[in-house]
Amino acid sequence: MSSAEAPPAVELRGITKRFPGVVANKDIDITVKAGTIHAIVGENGAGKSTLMKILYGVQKPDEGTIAVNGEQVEFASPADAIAHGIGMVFQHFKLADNFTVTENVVLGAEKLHGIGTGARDEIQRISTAYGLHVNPDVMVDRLGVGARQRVEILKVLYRGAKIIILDEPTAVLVPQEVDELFANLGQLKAQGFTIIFISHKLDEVRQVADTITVIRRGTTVATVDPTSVTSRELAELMVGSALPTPQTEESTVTDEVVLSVAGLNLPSAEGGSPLLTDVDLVIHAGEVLGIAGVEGNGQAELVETIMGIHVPSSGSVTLLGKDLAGWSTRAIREAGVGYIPEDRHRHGLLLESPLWENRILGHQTEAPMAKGWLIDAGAARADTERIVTEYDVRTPSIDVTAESLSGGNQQKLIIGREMAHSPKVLIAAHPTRGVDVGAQAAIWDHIKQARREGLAVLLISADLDELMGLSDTIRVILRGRLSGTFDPATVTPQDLGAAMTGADSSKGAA
Ligand SMILES: Nc1ncnc2c1ncn2[C@@H]1O[C@H](COP(=O)(O)OP(=O)(O)OP(=O)(O)O)[C@@H](O)[C@H]1O
Repeated sequence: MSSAEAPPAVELRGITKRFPGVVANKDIDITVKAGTIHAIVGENGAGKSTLMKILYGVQKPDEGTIAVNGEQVEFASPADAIAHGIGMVFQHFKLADNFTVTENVVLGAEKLHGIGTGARDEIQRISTAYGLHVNPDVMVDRLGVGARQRVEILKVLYRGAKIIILDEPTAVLVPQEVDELFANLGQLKAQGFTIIFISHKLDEVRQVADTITVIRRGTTVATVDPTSVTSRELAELMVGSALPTPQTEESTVTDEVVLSVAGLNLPSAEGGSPLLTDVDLVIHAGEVLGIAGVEGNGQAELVETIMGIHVPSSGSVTLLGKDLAGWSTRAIREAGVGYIPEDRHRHGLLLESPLWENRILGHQTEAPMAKGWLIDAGAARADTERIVTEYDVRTPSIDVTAESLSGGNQQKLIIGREMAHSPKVLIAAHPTRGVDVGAQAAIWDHIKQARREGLAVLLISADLDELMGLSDTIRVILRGRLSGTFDPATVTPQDLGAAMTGADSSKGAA
């Protein structure tokens, strides 16, 4: 049977989903042809994740129909979706570190091939058939990010998925890993699988997708052929208007040292390899120091040590000449350090509290919220309204819980809050992860503006475009050690990628 005659793998018709105060999906129509790669793009809060959760049975639509391979379906849970051959790879991996690849894949699907050699053989077969090279016997904590993602893909294939949904699969990958993932997706497609993926990286989407659907404010506004649009046109379709042209920047780096870290060592609590080894860095007023690295190489520990969350075994952190040893995180913040944490769910937000209470979080003793010993709720509310407008946080009101915002809008709220206190140093871990291109440009503008006014920024990011576009200096972190400096004007993504993976450890920095 030729694919032209096959029914669509997925047909969504008139999908509408409402949350209190928000229509997340409004009369969405999408047809995904079998054996194709179909990308879904749209601004933060456009409704992409909601739509995918509906297709995967996590949420129920208020209206509309879903057909899979021509058959009308209703999913009460992901188990129903899986039974119809749909699998989903989430952005935050759900693997158990202290289990092997086989154990992770089999967990919850023991009925299929048991838990012994039968299961292992099947994993090996799938792994070989689709070029998803991972050793079934290795412990997951030994695997890098790209390999962990392959395990997640193996998991859905093992459960018989023919339609695979991936939520922002490249957000955490270095360029080489992105190429590998795309090769894997190409191989799956060639063997008849259907891939649906969400992404904010428009160049990548155009490279890999057969069809792109653009969602704006909950509705499908266009379905396009990637060869017929530029990334800029796609972005304009997403936002519904023309984008500004970025300006080139003059250097604003001064001689004034704002933050310096010297000889920092942080041992591992479990007695394994040290988490940080002999880390030295200096950031001047008006300088953005970018740190590139694959997740899990010590960047989180570096940031958390600077913020007083971990106590180093040796070395110092100095802010404007003051040694921060023994300072609490609150005192460090109050001394002028803004902090955009990596894990916004754990450290950045109180998910069950309304937005205006989240505005106070970490700043309860500072203006405009503090009124003597009391909290000035009115001032906090007014400032939250200002952030919502200035940072374009899409929300029905400041009284909804932080949990109900889309991921990108949560991030915008945190950045607005941290910038509100005119910090001297901003520690920004992945500030635009999961943020759409329009909001990303706005966040970059806010950071650049503050840098012109003398802000020193420590920027941790896995997004090389962001690092190269914003940083005055780039360093790479690998297994807890910092490389020398790279000049963002001359370094290539391939050089950085190689330094990040240790593929070319001999090639030093300038
Ligand atoms: N459980 C929920 N309760 C209330 N509102 C929600 C809930 N889930 C999503 N929303 C709202 O629905 C809208 C669409 O959110 P969704 O997460 O689907 O957007 P998205 O396109 O995936 O965004 P992003 O790119 O930021 O991840 C947003 O306004 C969001 O605040």
